[in-house]
Amino acid sequence: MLDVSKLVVAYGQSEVLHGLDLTVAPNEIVAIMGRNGMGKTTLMRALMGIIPTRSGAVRVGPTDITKLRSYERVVEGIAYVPQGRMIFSNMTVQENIETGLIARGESRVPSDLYDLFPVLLEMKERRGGNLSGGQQQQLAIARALATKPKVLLLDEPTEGIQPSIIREMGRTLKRIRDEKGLSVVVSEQVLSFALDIADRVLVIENGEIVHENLRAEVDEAKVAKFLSV
Ligand SMILES: Nc1ncnc2c1ncn2[C@@H]1O[C@H](COP(=O)(O)OP(=O)(O)OP(=O)(O)O)[C@@H](O)[C@H]1O
Repeated sequence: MLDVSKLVVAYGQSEVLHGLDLTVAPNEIVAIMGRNGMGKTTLMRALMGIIPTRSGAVRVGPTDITKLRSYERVVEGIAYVPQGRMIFSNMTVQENIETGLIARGESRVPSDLYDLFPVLLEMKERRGGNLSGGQQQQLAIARALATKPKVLLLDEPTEGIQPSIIREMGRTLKRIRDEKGLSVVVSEQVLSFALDIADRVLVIENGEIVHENLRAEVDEAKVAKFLSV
């Protein structure tokens, strides 16, 4: 569903991704693990068209999105939950979700979104800024899902979130994968979370995938070593 081929991304003279290849199937969760500064956020931002691609190609299904602008990529079925969530603090929960509907030309929040995140239904009139970190993360995921994506990108979703909410988020992401058949790419530094949700675990180091394993075959000690400073 998501097919990234020889992706090169640079900030001015400084090349961060050096020809990265990545394929994610429908109904698959891939965790990209790596220490700070290894290129996870750069990959996500490049896939969303927020920063330009120097060379290489990105496809969603059969569609080449490499040259598309961010909003056009959303229409083609790629959605993004940025690091730090970036919800709109002064807008209500419902209004935040509605911003995701615009891409599809719809105006009503589908009820299955609130089924996935019942707490958001309870709080739909509350301002986003008044939600807890975990609730804001759920809101950011709901807003992304409102665009009806085929591919969902999440950048370090567990950052600053308490363990019980992290476990709940893991359950929800697996449910989203299974019920909606999504391809999910999640960048992570927390190995336990990655092992909980991922079908495949990749390690990125200095802008390159240096290690890859199916979940069942992951050598935890080896991955942990990549993550330790
Ligand atoms: N706007 C920018 N201009 C120049 N260099 C940048 C910019 N943003 C990131 N970088 C550099 O690109 C490299 C990759 O950063 P990136 O944010 O993608 O890493 P990351 O793996 O997401 O790390 P983190 O977990 O800290 O978010 C780093 O060396 C970083 O300093």
